[in-house]
Amino acid sequence: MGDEGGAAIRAGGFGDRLAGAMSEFGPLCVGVDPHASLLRAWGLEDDVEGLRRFSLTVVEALAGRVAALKPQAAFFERHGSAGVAVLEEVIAGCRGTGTQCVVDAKRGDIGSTMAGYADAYLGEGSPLAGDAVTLSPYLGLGSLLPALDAARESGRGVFVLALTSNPEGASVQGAAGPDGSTVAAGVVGGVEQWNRGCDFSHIAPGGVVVGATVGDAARRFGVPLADFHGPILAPGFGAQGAGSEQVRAVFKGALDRVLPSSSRAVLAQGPGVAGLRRAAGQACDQLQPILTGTNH
Ligand SMILES: O=c1ccn([C@@H]2O[C@H](COP(=O)(O)O)[C@@H](O)[C@H]2O)c(=O)[nH]1
Repeated sequence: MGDEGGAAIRAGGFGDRLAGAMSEFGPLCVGVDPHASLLRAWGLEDDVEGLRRFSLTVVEALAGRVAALKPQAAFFERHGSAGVAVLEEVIAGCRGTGTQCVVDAKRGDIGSTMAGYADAYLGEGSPLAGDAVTLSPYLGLGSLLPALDAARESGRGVFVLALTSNPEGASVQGAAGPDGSTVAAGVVGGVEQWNRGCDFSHIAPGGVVVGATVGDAARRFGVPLADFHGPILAPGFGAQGAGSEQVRAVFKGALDRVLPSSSRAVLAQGPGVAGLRRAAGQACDQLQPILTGTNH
């Protein structure tokens, strides 16, 4: 993907902030996924007040203690506009704590519409703008350029879906084009090309999503993770079955840029703030020896 027309981002953009947060708090992202079943397990109603209590408890417990929080937009949107207002409170709650807020909205559309999503999730002053947003490249990676450019302008970041943690993903993401390269490899290579136009010190602002559950698919599909300079969001750690050994195997050669993400496995240890902190701390302790230091 070309870099034409974009102003260079200042160092200290999203990737560098994330690198700082990972070094301060450890390499873990905790997902804020207020499933109806979790609200009930916490003794809350499945309504906006329950959603608010749940989400703000997670923020109170973990903001300023983990590298990133990742609110899952779906579970806020299912409560309508009042639920989206709670998502805005979660994003505001992360601000200024050092914890990076990744809004997991998986947006993607034709370029002209992408500009609207970019304003919402990456625009300065937007209540829905965290530090980064997840994007879907199904309409072509080039269609995401308005969001990438907005991220560069505002010092924010993106995570583009490349090789997702669900078993159904591989049938699309492992498909090969006429030159033999796979969709997943093209996404990672395209985001890397965009990163080359950005100014950064440690980690570039353009990230990708590669599930911790994908086994040897990254290698089989020729996904160039070792040459990628952005952050790699790795859902699937915890409830979807991946542990630290899977993280080590999948991301060999890129371990210093991997941000494993766990939602239900941590959230199930609520509603107490202490239980949430303990669960996040234990997950971090498992990952720390693998993800910090040299790439094995
Ligand atoms: O490939 C992907 C991309 C995103 N997700 C999201 O991450 C969390 C996972 O939750 P767990 O409870 O830890 O399984 C959820 O919000 C997904 O939408 C993903 O799982 N895989």
